[in-house]
Amino acid sequence: MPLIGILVRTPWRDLGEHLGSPGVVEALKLSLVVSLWALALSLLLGVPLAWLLARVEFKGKALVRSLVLLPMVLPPTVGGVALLLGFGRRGLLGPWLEDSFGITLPFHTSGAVVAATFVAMPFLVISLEGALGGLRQSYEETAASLGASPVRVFFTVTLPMVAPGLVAGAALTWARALGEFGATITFAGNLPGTTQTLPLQVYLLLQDQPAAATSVSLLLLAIAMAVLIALRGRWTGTPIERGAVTAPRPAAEEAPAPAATGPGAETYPDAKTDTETEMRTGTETETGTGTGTEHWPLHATVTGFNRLTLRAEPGTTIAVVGENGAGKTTLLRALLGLTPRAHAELRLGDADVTALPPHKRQVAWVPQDGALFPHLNALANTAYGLRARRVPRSDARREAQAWLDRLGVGHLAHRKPSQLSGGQAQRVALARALAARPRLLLLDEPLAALDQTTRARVRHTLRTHLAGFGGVCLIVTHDPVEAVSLADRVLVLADGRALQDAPPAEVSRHPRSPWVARMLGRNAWPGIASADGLALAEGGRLVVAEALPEGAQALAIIAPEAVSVHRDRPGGSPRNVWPGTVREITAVGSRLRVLIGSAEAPDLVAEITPDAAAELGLADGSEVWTSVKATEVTLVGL
Ligand SMILES: Nc1ncnc2c1ncn2[C@@H]1O[C@H](COP(=O)(O)OP(=O)(O)OP(=O)(O)O)[C@@H](O)[C@H]1O
Repeated sequence: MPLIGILVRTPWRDLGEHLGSPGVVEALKLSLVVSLWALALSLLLGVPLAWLLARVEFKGKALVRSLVLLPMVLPPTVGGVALLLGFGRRGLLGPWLEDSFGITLPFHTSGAVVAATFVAMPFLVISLEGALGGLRQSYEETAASLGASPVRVFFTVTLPMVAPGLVAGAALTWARALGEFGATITFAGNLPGTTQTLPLQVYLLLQDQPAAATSVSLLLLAIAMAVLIALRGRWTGTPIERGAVTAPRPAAEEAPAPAATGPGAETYPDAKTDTETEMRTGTETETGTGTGTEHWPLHATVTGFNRLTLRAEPGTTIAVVGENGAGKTTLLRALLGLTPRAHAELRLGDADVTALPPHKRQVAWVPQDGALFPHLNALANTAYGLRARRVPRSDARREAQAWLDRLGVGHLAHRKPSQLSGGQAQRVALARALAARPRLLLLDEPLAALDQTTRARVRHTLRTHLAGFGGVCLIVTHDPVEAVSLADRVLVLADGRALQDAPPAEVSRHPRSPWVARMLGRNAWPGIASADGLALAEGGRLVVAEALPEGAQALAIIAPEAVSVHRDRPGGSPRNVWPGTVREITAVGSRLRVLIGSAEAPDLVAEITPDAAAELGLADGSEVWTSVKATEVTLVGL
């Protein structure tokens, strides 16, 4: 109704005359000057304040936030009184400001700016704090791992990503400053040409020229509406998806890999073109290029939550496995220098990087979600690390394109991350990490988001490209196939310590914990060694061919293929025979895994062919007998 009231009562015929009168023009100019200064001041003070509130933990934060937001709920006239008591002639700081700097705020334009800033700045702080708080830190941490300094990270990652929140906050702040009345009139007075802004003029006009007041009100209303419409709800944190409808859909998932990922690419890095070779030698400041001629052995001693020592030759791929909470991510973050929870004495090649900040370590990190920068296309993402190391733009783009080609996603160079499939995004993230010329590569569950088929394909690509990497690569994984097929070594973590660090075949044959054995699909029964076998911790006995010294803690490992399933009690040689009940049957590839529960032994997994299962007539609840030959049991001392 008030809106309609203004529209209906606006003297449209006299509108031009009213808005063009010298007093209104002067007030409009003053309003623009005051509101723009207030915006500038708000940006200067509000951006660091929002950063502080969003990113820094300190005592009394809630109180500081309340104080910053107080002007939003305070009656502006009370704000004006408070400003007078603070900065007025007889206020706390006023005399000092006047004596020391000759600054007088009340009844000056600067006073109107201060009043507008006081009331409007909270809009900027609240909007930017929300945007910063919603920004996942993995983007900034990844940027640092690609070699970007904190200042560069701020301008190339943080700022573009919070830009919608910042713009929205700035626009609201400006609009609020433009409309400020109460604090201004109380603190700065109503002096034409000095502090009489448009809202103050509306108030004045209302007393003797109500029609002109309506015209000026309409102008302010139009400005406010224009700002709100232009923002379209951006300050709520749910910006309109631009281009979401028009964006081309990703091509049918993994496009066939171009020739570069074929056998020729396996000769990487020697397969580079002459131009690239020249370019690389041209970037003199670089030390770590990972070009095959340079090798970066790893030597790390980690203390804190993780307590272990890692040594590895260049080109080694280590799978890091362990239960949830075992310290895998903490280990990676310690190597990156990103966590106070663990400290890594880190030596890469001849360089001790322990004391260096994350962006100078040349340790590249691919977090679980890839953390591709959403505002940059695949090519610019891949070139990011090179640009951070001051490689000229055109050279960086050329090299980035070559990396994308090598990983089979060269044709997607101009897509934004939101237009890539999960598998494509993973490859781009890997290309970006490798392009940054790291000396140590850390991959956090690189294939977790992929479906089985894509996973197999990307795993193959990954293996191909890691083969030419001159540093050490650590891959955190929960997938046993990934651990066994990608890695030269498997590092098993438990409680932050290395429980086992051995080649996959060794870990698979002699797992040092029931968890690892089960992860690798083995039956693992802990117990105490006896004369001819093992007294099982869960009750029962197991006969083995090669016993351990009596009394030793041990783990019995039985491969599922070694478990025979029978309908009737088997006769003959097997020494380990138990009755049981089928609890669950699942398909694994072309075979079936049968989980059998028994009163006389721990749960046992058998792997049999579907034909055998049909012959035995197996179903959930079937009563069966299981047997394991003594020679099929491996005992691992713990
Ligand atoms: N910021 C933190 N502050 C305090 N404790 C933490 C923090 N981050 C992780 N932890 C704890 O440290 C331990 C190791 O965590 P970490 O994230 O390294 O495990 P993880 O092996 O990567 O686990 P997951 O497989 O679940 O990812 C856990 O007990 C976890 O609760």
